[in-house]
Parts: sequence; structure tokens; C-alpha cells
Amino acid sequence: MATTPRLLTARTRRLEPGDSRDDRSLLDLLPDADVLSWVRDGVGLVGWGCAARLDVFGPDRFSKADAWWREMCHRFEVIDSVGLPGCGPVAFASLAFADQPGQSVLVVPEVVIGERDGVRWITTIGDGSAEPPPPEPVRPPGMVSYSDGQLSTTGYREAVAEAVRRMRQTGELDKIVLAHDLLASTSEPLDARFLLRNLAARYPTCWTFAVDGLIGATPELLLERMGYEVRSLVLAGTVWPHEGHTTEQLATELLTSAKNRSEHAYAAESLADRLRPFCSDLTVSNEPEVLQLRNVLHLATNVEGKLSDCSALNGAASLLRMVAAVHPTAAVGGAPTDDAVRVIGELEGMDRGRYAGPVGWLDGSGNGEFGIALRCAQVEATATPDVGAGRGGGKVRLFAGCGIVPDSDPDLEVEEAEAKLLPVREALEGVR
Ligand SMILES: C=C(O[C@@H]1C=C(C(=O)O)C=C[C@H]1O)C(=O)O
Repeated sequence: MATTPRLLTARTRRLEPGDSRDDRSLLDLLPDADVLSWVRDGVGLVGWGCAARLDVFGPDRFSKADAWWREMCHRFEVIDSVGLPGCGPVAFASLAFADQPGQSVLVVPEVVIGERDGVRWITTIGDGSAEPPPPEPVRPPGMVSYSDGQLSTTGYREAVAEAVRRMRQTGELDKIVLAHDLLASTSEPLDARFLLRNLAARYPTCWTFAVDGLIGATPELLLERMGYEVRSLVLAGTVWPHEGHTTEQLATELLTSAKNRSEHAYAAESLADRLRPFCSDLTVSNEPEVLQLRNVLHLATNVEGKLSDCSALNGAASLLRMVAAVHPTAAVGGAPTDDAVRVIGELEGMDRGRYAGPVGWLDGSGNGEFGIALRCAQVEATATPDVGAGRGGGKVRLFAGCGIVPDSDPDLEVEEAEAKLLPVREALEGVR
């Protein structure tokens, strides 16, 4: 299903100092509907409106999305006086975790405002009439209440216990990442910008994203491509604040934990092994580092590569094709991958939707950034038809998961998932 116009003009120009859109934070420029975001440390892309859109399903969602974007790129007349990655035509993308139903989306916005290397620009796509209206004030969502999602906390603990039992008894799997969901209802209509701003304020080093109602702040970079350079930041292995433990003690605990090191090694290897065939050169940091966030600390491995001429030039290394090759890494799937994904479906019994799938953007020159959609929520309704005269509140579905290995403790995995739900919970509740 696609809305694919015949010819579109993409015009990019620099925002000059003095333009009121030059000195406000990118997220403050968003209107109140159809918001798109990929912002880290105040830098990145925001967009809105829809000049073209692809909804795609199933196991071949990546190749269909790749083919659609290539085809789209022939339909743009590009007038770009800036020439940085992210200028000219851009699509924001969010792809499903699983092959079934695999519901995924690419959106080409009508307006993009971007910042990179100290340069702020605006791109309009289409007839150019969609310059931004002055943003409406952000509305807080009122009271927030929570209820079980498709997999309750009790159900999650049981799923983890079952996975551990199978791993110990049959050796069927080395690692599996199990997740569960939580529903949040708000008393007032939901303004995506409220979530985005709160997430960005508390997690500035994460990528604050919004694509078609999937909103979050992920610390994990699945794959970035800039020209011939590719980069990934693999995370797996987690500790969370405990009373009486300093951050240094937590970091040491993490670095010396055999369980966390093994969870991490599966994830880093899975990414590197699948990226290597595209590269003439690939560097994987020897030892994981500790990435410290407010809610958790993770083991982190940097992976950097240079694409081989052969894969870069024949299109094999298009970003979406490489994303298809590396997804799902063992940070969100498991090892071996196919068995883990099958058992995830069986034990979770829920549709992850686009949670734990690739989310990000790509431009017409092959550059782009994809994270793994973590620490996020899917907006199910911005406002519900309601009682009385006013509009009712919104509904969102939050997700969090943990890597399980044979010596995992189900109670601790429940605690870890709770720590991973905190960013979105606190953003909804307005904690800054
Ligand atoms: C699955 C999630 O996070 C992933 C799992 C991790 C782990 O098991 O230690 C750590 C970071 C992420 O790769 C999540 O946040 O939902």
C-alpha cells in the first residue's frame, strides 16, 4: 500500500541566523500532529506532514521498502544548496520486529528541519506550501493510569522462567530476548511532543524518535551509513540503580558479570558477523564499555566499518538492505536467531509491532541512521471519543525486554524490564 506521487520537488535551504527557527530546539519546532523525529543531543532531523507514504507487511518488508525508496528517489527534483547528509529528500522509517504481521511504514514528510555540523536547514517536499505554522503550545496529558498489556508482569515472569527451563534442559537456545508490554491511559488527549521533549530532556544521549506514533528514546544504534562509513553501537547486559550502590560499583558489577558479558558477546558478534560481508574493513572494540543512562547501565560495543567498493557501488549495501541483514541482532532476538525469534513468538504470545524493530531515516544519497526501537511506546489513540463535551484521553502501549541466558533469574529480569519502562513512564508523567 503506497501513496506515490508522480514527481515531487525537494528544496533544501539553510536557515539563516535571525530566522526564529534557527535558534530554538528542533523539537520545539514541531506542530501538534504527524510528528517525525530523530534527534540526539539537540541535533538531527524533525519532520511533519506526509508527501508520500509506504505501508508494507510481511517477511519481505525490507526489500519492498528498499525498492520503493529507490523508485521514489527517481521522482524527486532536488534543489539542495546545503548538501549535508539528511538534506534533500528524506524518508523516516519504522519497521516491524517480526515477519508476521510485519506492519512497517516509511513516511516522506512535507517539511524537514535538520541540523548537522552546526548548520540548520529546512527542506520542503511537494509544492512548498507546507512551511511550518507557528507551533501550538504543548498540552500535558493529565493523569496517567496503567493496566496490563497483552503480556502481564506475571505472564512475563512465567515466560522468562520457561525460557530458562528450556535452555537448561535442552540447550535449544543460547540466548533469547523476551519482552512484555504495559498499557497507559491518559486523562487528556496525548500530545506526542510532550513525550518527545521530556524524553530528550532526561536522555539527551539517546536518539529521541517518533515515526507514525511509535515514540521513544533509544540508546542503541543499529546501523548508521554516511557515504562509505558504517557504524553501530551494540548494547546488551544491563544493571540498574540499587540503593546503597554507587555508579562506580554498578559499573564494576556489570563489567565483571559473566552472565552480562555472555549476553553482550552474542549481540556484538551477531551484528559484526552480518555486517562484515559488506565491508572491506571492520573494527570491533575489544572490550565492552559501560554506557550510563539515568535508569540503567549497559555494556556497549562500538563497531565501525568501511564499505567495500563492490558492495557500495552495486547497491548491495543500500542502508535498508544492510539493516535487513543485521536485524534482529541478538540484542533483541537471541542466538541462534531463527530459533530465538520462533520461541519469542511462542512464549510472548503478543505482537511486538514495531518495538525492537529498526527505526530511523534515510536520504536520497544513501546516508541514514537506524536505531533499535527501544524505550518506546506505540500510540494507540491520541484521544478517545468520550463522555460529555470534551475529548477523552489517549492510550499508549509501552514495551520493554531483557536478554535471557541459562543463568537468568526471572525476578531480576522483571526488575530489569521495569527499569527499562521508566523513561517512557516518567516522560508521560511529566518528570523532568
Ligand atoms: C530489549 C531491550 O533492551 C535490549 C536488551 C538489553 C539487555 O538485555 O541487557 C540491553 C539493551 C538492549 O539491547 C529493551 O529495552 O526493551
